[in-house]
Amino acid sequence: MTLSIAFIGGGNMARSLIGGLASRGHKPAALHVAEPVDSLREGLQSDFGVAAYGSAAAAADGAAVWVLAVKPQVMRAVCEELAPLAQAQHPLVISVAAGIGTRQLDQWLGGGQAVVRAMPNTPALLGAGITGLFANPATDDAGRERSAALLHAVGPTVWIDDEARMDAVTAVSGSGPAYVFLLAEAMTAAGIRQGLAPEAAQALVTQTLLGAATMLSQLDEPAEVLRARVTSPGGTTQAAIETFEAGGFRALVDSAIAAATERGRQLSAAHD
Ligand SMILES: NC(=O)C1=CN([C@@H]2O[C@H](COP(=O)(O)OP(=O)(O)OC[C@H]3O[C@@H](n4cnc5c(N)ncnc54)[C@H](O)[C@@H]3O)[C@@H](O)[C@H]2O)C=CC1
Ligand SMILES: O=C(O)[C@@H]1CCC=N1
Repeated sequence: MTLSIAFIGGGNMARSLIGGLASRGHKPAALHVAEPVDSLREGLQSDFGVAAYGSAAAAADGAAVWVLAVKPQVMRAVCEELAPLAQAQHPLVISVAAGIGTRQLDQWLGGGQAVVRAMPNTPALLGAGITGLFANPATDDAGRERSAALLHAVGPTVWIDDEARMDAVTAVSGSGPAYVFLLAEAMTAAGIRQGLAPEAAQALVTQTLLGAATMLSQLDEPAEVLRARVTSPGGTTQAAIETFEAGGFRALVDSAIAAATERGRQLSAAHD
């Protein structure tokens, strides 16, 4: 029997997960979505054949798994609305919201719930995401396996044992694609400044990032070794790397990820 899954919130992240599940043969009829925006609801229905509802309770009723995919700001209201149903049906609850802990989610849902916190990222849209997962003590092995299998539809998963570390996961891989896009923007602008046509600069940058990421993932060698291989002594790469190092590139990346981790902590505290 296909697992029935209800998505609460039918925005970007839910769409990525639904697309991943549909492409892996999950029956669309077993996927329910609650989404208040008419055009998004219609898009989900026509693109994937899922059952879409305007109300959270209508989508969630009877589903074995609830995926909470609304913005953190509305999560409390959504959970409190669903609490009576959660108490009656005890689904496995998976939240993808940044900065909201399993303790808070469980409390808002009335207590005693199996709650898994998942932090995917936007490459999930293309099946190239990665997700950090944390399960509360009420989640049994079957719930853990179900959660990992669901998120596996959009890329590999990594279990995190200490929930406090989920803020670091968010800072590294949740927000991480934006750092790579920033690098792409900066490299493209720099290439244009050195006289390249914009289309040429963009093509060169895009394929370079893809090629480098492919090397990182397919060759069993650390980034440091791969970097050394590009860097001829006294050559062009060395000139660039020395400029990055002199400008404090590593310390800047460290501060940026520390700031994102701290923002995650503040978001959690704000919802306490
Ligand atoms: N965008 C990203 O890179 C990542 C986002 N996340 C998390 O995923 C969650 C969703 O983010 P996105 O999909 O990017 O946002 P989004 O804004 O695209 O989707 C949220 C959807 O929830 C709907 N919604 C609002 N109130 C609702 C209600 N009462 N019942 C049902 N649906 C309701 C909205 O209409 C919207 O379509 C957030 O909590 C975010 O922290 C997690 C990892 C990465
Ligand atoms: O920026 C954010 O808060 C969300 C969480 C990870 C990616 N986007």
